[in-house]
Amino acid sequence: MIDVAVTGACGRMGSKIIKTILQQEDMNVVAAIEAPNSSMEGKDVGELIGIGEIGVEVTGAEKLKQTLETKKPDVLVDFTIAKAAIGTIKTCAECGVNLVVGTTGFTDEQMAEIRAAVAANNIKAVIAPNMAVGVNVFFKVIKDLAKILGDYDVEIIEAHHKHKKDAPSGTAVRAAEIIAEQLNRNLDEVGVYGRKGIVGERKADEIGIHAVRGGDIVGDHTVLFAGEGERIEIVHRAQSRQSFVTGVMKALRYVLTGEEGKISDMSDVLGLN
Ligand SMILES: NC(=O)c1ccc[n+]([C@@H]2O[C@H](COP(=O)([O-])OP(=O)(O)OC[C@H]3O[C@@H](n4cnc5c(N)ncnc54)[C@H](O)[C@@H]3O)[C@@H](O)[C@H]2O)c1
Ligand SMILES: O=C(O)C1=N[C@H](C(=O)O)CCC1
Repeated sequence: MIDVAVTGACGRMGSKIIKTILQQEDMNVVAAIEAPNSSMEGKDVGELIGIGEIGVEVTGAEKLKQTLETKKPDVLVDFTIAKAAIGTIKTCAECGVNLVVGTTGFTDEQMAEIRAAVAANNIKAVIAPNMAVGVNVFFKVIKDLAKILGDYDVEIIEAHHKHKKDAPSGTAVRAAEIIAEQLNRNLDEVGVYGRKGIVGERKADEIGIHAVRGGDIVGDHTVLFAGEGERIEIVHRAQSRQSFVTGVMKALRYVLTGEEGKISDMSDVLGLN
C-alpha cells in the first residue's frame, strides 16, 4: 500500500488527486495539507472536496513537519504554488519523504535548491511541469522535429484558465528548453516572451513564448515551426484535468522504484527516453 500525503489538497488538482487515489487499490490518503492557518484546517477533506467524509482532516502547512512525522507517508504530492512548494519540498527531504511535484513556476535558483535537497537527503522524486501522457509524447515529437526544422522560426503559444497564477506555463517553458537544447541555443538569450511596440524584424534564432489566459481553458499548447511558404503546428489540448491526474498515479507508482537522490521526470516514468 502506498501511503500518500497531498498538499494543495483542496485545490483544482489536489482535490482530483485525492478523489482518484481513493479509487486505487494500492494507495491510501494519509494526510491532506492546505495553506498555513487555513480555515479548512480540522475539517474532513472528503467533505470539503464533495465526496463525503473519508476520515482525513485537513492540516495546515505550518504543521507539515509534525504531520509527516505522525502520518509517515511514503510520498507527498504537491500541486500548490512555487513559493510554498519550495519549503514543502525541503521539509519532505529532511523528513525522508519521497516526492511527486507538479507545481510549476520555480526559478532556476529554486530548482537548484530542490535538486540539492533531494540529493543531500537521498529521497526519490518525480518533478514534471505536465504529467499528462500526451504532453510528454508531445515533448518527444517537438524534440525530434526541432532537429529537422532547425532553420524554421519557432513560436510557442499556450492558453490556460483565468485562475492560473504563473506565466508562461511550465509546459511551455519545458517545450522551449527542449527546442533550445536541440538547436544549441541559450534560452536566456533567445527567449522572447510576448512582443509589443516597434520591436524590429524577428531574429532567426528567437524562440517566441506567448501566454493566453481566459475562461476555463484546461491547458492548450502549440509549437509552431514557421518556414517559407509553409508552417507545421504541433498541438496538445488537455480537455480535462484528469489527463494530468492519470499521470500523477503513474508517477506515484514509479517514484518508489526510482533512484535515491535523483529527480526523475515523466519521460522516465513513461519510459520515453
Ligand atoms: N504538472 C502538471 O501536470 C500540472 C497540472 C495542473 C496544474 N499544475 C500546477 O499545479 C499548481 C496548482 O495548480 P491548481 O490549478 O491546482 O491550483 P489551485 O490554486 O487550484 O490549488 C493550489 C492549492 O494549494 C493550496 N496551498 C497554497 N499554499 C499552500 C501550502 N503552503 N501548503 C499546502 N497547500 C497550499 C491553495 O490553498 C490551493 O488549494 C500550479 O503550479 C499549476 O501550474 C501542474
Ligand atoms: O492549470 C494549470 O495551471 C496547469 N499548469 C501546468 C503548466 O504550468 O504547464 C500544466 C498545465 C495546466
